[in-house]
This record gives sequence, C-alpha cells and structure tokens, in this order.
Amino acid sequence: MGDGEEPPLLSRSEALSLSSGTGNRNRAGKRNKAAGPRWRHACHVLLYAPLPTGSPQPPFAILMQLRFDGLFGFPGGFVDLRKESLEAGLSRELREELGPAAAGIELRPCHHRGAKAWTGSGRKKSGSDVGRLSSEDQVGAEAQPGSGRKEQSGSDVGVVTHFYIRRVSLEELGEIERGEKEAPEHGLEVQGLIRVPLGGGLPTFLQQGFIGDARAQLLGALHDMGWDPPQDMGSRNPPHDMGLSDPPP
Ligand SMILES: O=c1[nH]cnc2c1ncn2[C@@H]1O[C@H](COP(=O)(O)OP(=O)(O)O)[C@@H](O)[C@H]1O
Repeated sequence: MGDGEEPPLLSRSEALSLSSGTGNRNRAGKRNKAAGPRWRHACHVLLYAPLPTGSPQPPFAILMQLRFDGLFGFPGGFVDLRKESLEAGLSRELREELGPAAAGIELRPCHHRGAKAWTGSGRKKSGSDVGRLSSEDQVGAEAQPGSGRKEQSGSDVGVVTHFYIRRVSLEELGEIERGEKEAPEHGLEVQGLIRVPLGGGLPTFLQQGFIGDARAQLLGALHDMGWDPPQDMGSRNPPHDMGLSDPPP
C-alpha cells in the first residue's frame, strides 16, 4: 500500500476480530509469525458540543489536543484488550489526558465511528512518533501512519485505530477545558487542549501536523456532522467517509 492509500473502514466487531496477539504465541512464549499480524488497538475520541442558536457556522465546538510531539490529535491511546474493553480503555486514557472532568463522559459502543488496521506496509512516511514509547508501544508505532520510525518486518505487527465521536454539553466541554491542568498527563503527553478553529481559521489549522490520520478523522467527522468545509479548505486529503450519519449523543 503506497502513500495516500487508506485501509478500509472496519466496524467495531470487525476490528475486534483482529487478534491482539495473545494467541499468537507458541508454548515457549515466542511469537508465531505464521499466526498473522499481532495487532495493538488504540482508541481516540472527538468530543464536541453544540453551540447556542445564533452562533457562527458551524454551530459546534470540537476539542483536539496538542501532543508532546508537536502534532495535533484526539485524546485517547493504546488499550490493553486483555484487561479492559475498548471503551473502558478509552475512558482511562481520557482521565489521564483530560483530567477528572472526563470521568463523567460515558463512552459506549454506539459512539464507535469506525476503525482502521495499519500494517508496516501501509505506513506513511511523514510525521513523528518520537522516542517515548515503551517496547510494547513500539510495536504499534512501527505500523502507524505518521510514525516516522524505521519499519520493522511489517507483516507481523499492526495497529488498529478506533475512532469515536461523542457529543457533550457545552457545560461539560467547559469543565474539561477548565480542568485540563489537573490531568496527570498535562504538560507531558498532552501540551494542551484546543478548540478546533472551524471558521476562517480552519484552512490554516488543517496545514498543521497531525498524528496518524487524525486530520482525515476530523474532516470525516465534520462531514458526518453535516458540515463540509469549502473545497479549498480540506481538499489536500479527502475525508474518511465514515459511512455514518447523525452521530449519537
Ligand atoms: O488522534 C489520533 N487519530 C488517529 N490515530 C492516532 C491519534 N493519536 C494517536 N494515534 C495513533 O494511535 C497510536 C497510539 O498513540 P497514542 O500516542 O495516542 O498512545 P499512548 O498515549 O497510549 O502512547 C499510535 O500508533 C498513534 O500514531
């Protein structure tokens, strides 16, 4: 798969059928490469709030974060399916990255908007996922678009990125913004939360660096939410077609 080619969008259950790799070991505990790729699962969520009637278009606020590596992305991270569900793992990541105000944001399978499975051969060549990952995490980073890491053997490692969209109230969004400095990861993995500039500032924002396919996820979500930026704003990369409409509350 070359640059620009995206893996297909998978449903939650299709993506979960990709082994997390625990069964891919022989009796000596060594990885059995013939068993196929070992997949690590990562979950990220777009949190958005409707703005009051009469607000400038589009009438919602969307949160993203500036990461430790200078790239923009959505809150979330790797989930250990041996210990937690996708949604429980994502909630844990939100508490770490957004702080206590995120504890009240319940995430359910209905908020899942699609997943993509990336192998080493599908990796894009730009961006950086620079050296702070554990050896466990590196398996994923090798395979992730935008990782910037030297490619490993490619076919036996992979990352499944799950994308969620969750509507919150403007009050809940404000609480998260006010409480972000209390988050354990604030100033470490997360440098700060931002509201995506959706008006005239969007073209400039879209030229920033994004982790993985976060930029396409943002554009796909805007499309699902009924707002397609004018052509010249988002045309560098077509949005993911999430194949879904009307995100659940
Ligand atoms: O916003 C995002 N959208 C899509 N993929 C992302 C986003 N943020 C990180 N990733 C990818 O998900 C994987 C987990 O990265 P992350 O930095 O969130 O995990 P961690 O916080 O658990 O270390 C990495 O392969 C990374 O490239």
